[in-house]
Amino acid sequence: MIIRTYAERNVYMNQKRAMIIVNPSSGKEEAPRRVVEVERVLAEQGYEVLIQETAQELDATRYCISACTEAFDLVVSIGGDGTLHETINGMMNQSHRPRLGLVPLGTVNDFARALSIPLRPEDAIQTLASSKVQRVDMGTINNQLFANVAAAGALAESLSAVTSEEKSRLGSLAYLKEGLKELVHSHAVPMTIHYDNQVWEGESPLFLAALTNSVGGFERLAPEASVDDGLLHCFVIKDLNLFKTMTASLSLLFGSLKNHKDVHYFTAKSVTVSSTEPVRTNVDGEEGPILPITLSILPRHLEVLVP
Ligand SMILES: Nc1ncnc2c1ncn2[C@@H]1O[C@H](COP(=O)(O)OP(=O)(O)OP(=O)(O)O)[C@@H](O)[C@H]1O
Repeated sequence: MIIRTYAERNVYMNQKRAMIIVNPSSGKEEAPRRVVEVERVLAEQGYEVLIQETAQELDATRYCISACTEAFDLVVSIGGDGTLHETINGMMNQSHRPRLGLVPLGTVNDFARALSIPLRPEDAIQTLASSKVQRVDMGTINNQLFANVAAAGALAESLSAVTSEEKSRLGSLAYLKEGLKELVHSHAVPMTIHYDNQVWEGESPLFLAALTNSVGGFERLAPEASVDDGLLHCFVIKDLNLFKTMTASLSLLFGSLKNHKDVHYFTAKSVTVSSTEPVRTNVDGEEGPILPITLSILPRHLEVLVP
């Protein structure tokens, strides 16, 4: 037998292969220490391990693309939601998608929260030895994937402005603080939202589509969203005054935002959002494309190792 590719070699040698994609700047620089532990756990599971350290934006995507084309069995993302977002984007349009493992070292870690992956890195690492796999939905926004949330409007812009330093210091509170601060000079923008044969038109400071129950660290924002229900859970804030009275903040904490009279809530499999103004978006906590956006759902698209 002539072996030409890694994939053929793995089949021939019956060797499982795992790629660790690690952002050394995540988690107050504790990543390098965690890599050693992850490598040991994976080796114990019989994996041949390749470690790839990111140095700049989109490195994680490039590494994950090569993990797909070289038919790796597992990709482990060590870092925050930003590294995870870049990693899953390497799986876009790939016929072979490795299983995903996760060691959350960020401040918010929405995806880990939604999947009940422990937030303590030492516990999350043990999950990599689990035989339990959860299939999860991915969202698409224009030509990229997202794992958690896509948002548009003035409030979404303010979330993009939260610095890493602020996030590390304040965690989820940094988001809430920025969001509330923004209210003072926040403005609603015209939006036209098409979803499943319906249209919503009006002015809104925030449109938000969630795939999971955890958004910005608030696990009660969309309590009914499960990771494999095949739906985008969408919220349109219709009136800013509701935030000024703090009732929305309370709703955020107690999970009743969708029932608020000034919130339009719907679920859909496909949504387009456009505006006559150049409105920015935020995707999984990172700055996203300017409107218009088209969102859709890839049901049960990725397999993730869970406890
Ligand atoms: N070696 C590196 N040094 C500095 N920045 C890096 C490095 N490698 C990748 N990055 C950048 O780090 C960012 C992702 O950081 P991280 O994974 O901690 O996500 P995060 O969104 O900041 O996490 P969280 O919000 O949960 O704290 C990306 O913008 C990426 O380009």
